[in-house]
Amino acid sequence: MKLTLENVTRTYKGRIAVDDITCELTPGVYGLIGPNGAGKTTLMRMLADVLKPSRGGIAVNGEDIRRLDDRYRDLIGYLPQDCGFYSYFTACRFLQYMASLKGLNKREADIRIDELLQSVHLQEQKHHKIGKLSGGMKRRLGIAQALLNNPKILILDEPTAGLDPKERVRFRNLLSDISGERIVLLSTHIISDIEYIAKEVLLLRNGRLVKKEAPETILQELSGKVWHVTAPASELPVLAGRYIIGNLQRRGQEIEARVIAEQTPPGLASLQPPRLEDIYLYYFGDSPESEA
Ligand SMILES: Nc1ncnc2c1ncn2[C@@H]1O[C@H](COP(=O)(O)OP(=O)(O)OP(=O)(O)O)[C@@H](O)[C@H]1O
Repeated sequence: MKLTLENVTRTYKGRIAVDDITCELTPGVYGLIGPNGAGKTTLMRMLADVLKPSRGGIAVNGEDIRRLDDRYRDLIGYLPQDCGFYSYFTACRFLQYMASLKGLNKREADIRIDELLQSVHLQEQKHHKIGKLSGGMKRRLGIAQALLNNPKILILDEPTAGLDPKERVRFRNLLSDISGERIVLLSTHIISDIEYIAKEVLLLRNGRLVKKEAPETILQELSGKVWHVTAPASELPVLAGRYIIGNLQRRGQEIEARVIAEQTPPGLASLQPPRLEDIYLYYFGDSPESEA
């Protein structure tokens, strides 16, 4: 299966939100990263066919998704950023309702719902009202909903927002298990969500796709540029003025910092193996959220 984006562009009242994206996605996990307002949600909504591109098109195996229509919807699972649940439904009733919208018959839906509630660790909440679930539980219910029709293309907009570290690990494992022959595109602000599972990382800035590479390839770019620096605290303004500074800790009169620099920075500097978090810093000049 191949999902092709050709010159995909979306404007809102003349302002560009997604800018001329052309790329190809094949089975595997893709991590979509970018600062707030970069266009991630807009891009995902177009891929989920709930928003029309202003220009350009999206095709599956060469056929435009607009022409595929319902056949495309059968192929996709989508977790929106904001799920808009019916709070008076129970978790089970909600999934039954979504399953009927997706055309599953009652028998196959009931089996699938039990499997999925187990996968997202919500069996105990099966008959709880959604309004009474925690934010993380609702997110997990949203993930289950996206998987109901066993989709070949899975689009997940910040699936791990609000999940605690244990659930985040479970989610990563679930994704590794199910990714197989599917195209999975997930957006996140938490780099560790995709560090070990992404086949490729897509970096989005101001609506433009600035990078689409395997994590190892992106990391190579930073090889020899990431440093651990210990320096007098008084040097900090100079360091911050000249280099990109990541994690920073004060230790009495000294600072310890992760620094991205082409040449050896001043102070006591030792080279470090680059991590994906450094990439975020390098491209967006800011630290990503760290795992809660
Ligand atoms: N419905 C809308 N009407 C007008 N402008 C919009 C609309 N939706 C998004 N935008 C604008 O489009 C741009 C991209 O927004 P989008 O929500 O796609 O970014 P994002 O990368 O998902 O951000 P975040 O990380 O904050 O979720 C932003 O400038 C945003 O203000």
